[in-house]
Amino acid sequence: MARPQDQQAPLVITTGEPAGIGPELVLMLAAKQPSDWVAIGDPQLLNHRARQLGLDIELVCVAPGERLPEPRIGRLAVWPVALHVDCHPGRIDPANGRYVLELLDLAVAACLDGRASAMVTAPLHKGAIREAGYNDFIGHTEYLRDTCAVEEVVMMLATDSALHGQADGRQQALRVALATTHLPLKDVAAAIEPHSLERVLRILAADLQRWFGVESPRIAVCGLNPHAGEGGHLGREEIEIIIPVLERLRGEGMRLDGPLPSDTLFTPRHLEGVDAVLAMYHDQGLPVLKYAGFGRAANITLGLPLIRTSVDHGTALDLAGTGQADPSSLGVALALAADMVRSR
Ligand SMILES: NC(=O)C1=CN([C@@H]2O[C@H](COP(=O)(O)OP(=O)(O)OC[C@H]3O[C@@H](n4cnc5c(N)ncnc54)[C@H](O)[C@@H]3O)[C@@H](O)[C@H]2O)C=CC1
Ligand SMILES: NCC(=O)COP(=O)(O)O
Repeated sequence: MARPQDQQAPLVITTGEPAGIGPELVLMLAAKQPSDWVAIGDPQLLNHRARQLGLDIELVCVAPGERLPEPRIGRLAVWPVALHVDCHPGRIDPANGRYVLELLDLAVAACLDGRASAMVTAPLHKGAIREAGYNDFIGHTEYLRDTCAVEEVVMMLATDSALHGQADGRQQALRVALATTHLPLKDVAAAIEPHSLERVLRILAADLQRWFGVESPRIAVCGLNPHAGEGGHLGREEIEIIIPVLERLRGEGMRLDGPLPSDTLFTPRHLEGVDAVLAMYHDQGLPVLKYAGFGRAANITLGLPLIRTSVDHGTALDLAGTGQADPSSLGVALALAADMVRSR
């Protein structure tokens, strides 16, 4: 369906794992501020969760591409997608794994054909996706890479204060990108290989320029091993893979520090003037980012042909249905996506 000419394509939020906190975070935002964005999810689930939390929300179902209702506090526009089976907060059911992917498929299609301007994702449960039989990918990042048929994407998380300008070295202003995403630790070293490391650095530098206005990004690159390999005595990936890639890209003019020992890289003196840190793996970089700004950070997938931002947390099954989850990171992700749309 064609979008009404006088209405800008809206941002869409996929409500994610139905048993997690995603649906209620979306409802909480709609209860606080007029929403000119659309949620994608099951209307009955949203209605039920709203009642459970005592939130007075008017749900307005619209077909994708159709005109949205006037934004108003307490009103939420929904592109409806039906659950496959009933859902209980906190209890994942692999039978709804396909549902979670249907939300993403609709959001991707709408971003690519212009019915949506960008997508923001509430968390999915990676175990539930695997248990539903989807073994080719594990998270949004990998699913979006494959669905959009691009070879490489980069996961970057940024604290709120680092989103609108240069990271200035203060602990809370931090952008952390990952050279590898969701891998068992035992597979990480083998996944650090020259071709993909080079692609990751190129995407990171290009998207820092494109989306964050950093003209000549300075990127600090972590080593993989303790003390960045201690001159080869604690691992050879730095000498054989990381240093040659960095030297090649420096030869093209890229501003790259490292590889640096990651235990000291994340200190204010080393972060000064650095626009982003590239960590080699998930738990090398993200604990620092979350220490600096959990709940006030967003996740951005760089290198896609569409804009996708997300929350800095997971499905928090322990909080689902309680009303205790904090919607701030979803707010940050939404604001960032809106900024990115404006700057496009
Ligand atoms: N973007 C996404 O789709 C993401 C999905 N996940 C998935 O979420 C699932 C659970 O992952 P965990 O490692 O347990 O991380 P988690 O972030 O769901 O929970 C970790 C802790 O943080 C708390 N927490 C999380 N979000 C919160 C919020 N908004 N307000 C207040 N407290 C909050 C939880 O209650 C829990 O104590 C996994 O399947 C994981 O793969 C994790 C991160 C991102
Ligand atoms: N910890 C970040 C994370 O797991 C992001 O996952 P996803 O956005 O790829 O689903």
